[in-house]
Amino acid sequence: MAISLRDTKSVDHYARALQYLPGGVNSPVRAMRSIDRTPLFVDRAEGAELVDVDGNRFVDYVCSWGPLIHGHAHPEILAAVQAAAVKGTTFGAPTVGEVDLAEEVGRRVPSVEMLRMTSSGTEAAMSAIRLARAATGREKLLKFAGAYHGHLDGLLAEAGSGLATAGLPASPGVPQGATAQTIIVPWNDGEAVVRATEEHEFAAVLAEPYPANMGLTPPHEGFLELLRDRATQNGALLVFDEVISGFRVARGGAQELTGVLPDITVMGKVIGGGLPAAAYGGSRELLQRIAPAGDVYQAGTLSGNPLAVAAGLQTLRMLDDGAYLKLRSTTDRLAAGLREAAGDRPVQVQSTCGLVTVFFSEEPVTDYESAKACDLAAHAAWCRELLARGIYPPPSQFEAWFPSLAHTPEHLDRTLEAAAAAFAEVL
Ligand SMILES: Cc1ncc(COP(=O)(O)O)c(C=O)c1O
Ligand SMILES: NCC(=O)CCC(=O)O
Repeated sequence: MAISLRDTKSVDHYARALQYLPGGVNSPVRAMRSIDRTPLFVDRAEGAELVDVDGNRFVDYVCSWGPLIHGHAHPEILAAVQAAAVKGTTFGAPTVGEVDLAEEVGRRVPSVEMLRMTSSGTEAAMSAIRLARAATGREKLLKFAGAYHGHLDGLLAEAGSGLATAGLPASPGVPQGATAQTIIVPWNDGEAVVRATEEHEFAAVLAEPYPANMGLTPPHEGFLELLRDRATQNGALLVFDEVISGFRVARGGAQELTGVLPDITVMGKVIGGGLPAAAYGGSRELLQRIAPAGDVYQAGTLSGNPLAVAAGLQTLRMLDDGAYLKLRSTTDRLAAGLREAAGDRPVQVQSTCGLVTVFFSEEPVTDYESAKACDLAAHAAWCRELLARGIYPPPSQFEAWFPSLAHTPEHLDRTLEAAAAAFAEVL
């Protein structure tokens, strides 16, 4: 029988929020509109568990949309942030931690020798594109339908994540000229990539190597290699947006997992350990183009913020080989259990280390078209049933779950029991 959530305090806070914040939130994906309910206001969280203002406790699979690979409020990350905070929260001058973090990232991510930090993934993607355009003297971008690279003008066409969730093909307010230079092709469609790269001279071929903003749709065998070859032949730079996949699908991100190396890597989320930090990086030769070493201007008052750097460094230091073995086995158990819970219903569970999407689809989901063809109403109902049973999923078909190192076998058992009951209610 269907059960419901006690949410009177969240409902009251939401009513007040609607007066002062557009849609009551500071980022659209938080609003839960696509699963036809109002958002839950969070009071606190610890490890894999989230507690809302009404006292409901959830096993959290959003984990702030990816940064919290060690779970919420990890004691060692909190200690690192506290130790940094007492020394001052920002200086607008270099600190040693920034160099340590850049060095640590360079040790992990195969194609990154040098990087520049920003405060958000959006800024990092925007700056990576500026660098690619400066380096090639070209303007056009190749982007994949359903990919999301932040909310910069030129990349909002056919974007995933919140735009896909709201069914928005693009955003008003974006000048036509900004997207006129963006050519969009379907993900996993090699022929379309070949055609586009024969027709246009690109500054950048831009891809989430393990796209997770139309739900998780891994690259087909050989597809990333094709992107690498076509970008090189075209004279374009290959840009991997590893904001989600970075430090998650493997120690050095998707590029380590697949061996396909981009020219520029965009990083975010895990690199800031739950505080605002992101970065873009690549070869020393290329990154030397950035001011003040070179002539490509890019800056930020809070870039390389010492608190974010402390959180990011501590996060990375705890991500050793054992951590990835554990994250992989947690993810595999979760995905296998969800598959079993779904039984012979029309559901596809797609996963890779640290990422899972449950698609309400008869067929595997491989691109934006197949993601959009999912039974969104059934998915929404399933999410509501999960919430009512103490499981907090990303409230959209066009997102991935973020299992973390804080999710224990007991959390997974609770999740799978709830998932089975929720499936039984909706399909
Ligand atoms: C792949 C990808 N790139 C870029 C971004 C933008 O990052 P931010 O939200 O930090 O601006 C996101 C998520 O937001 C993302 O998932
Ligand atoms: N996959 C979605 C995101 O990562 C973005 C979160 C946000 O826009 O708040």
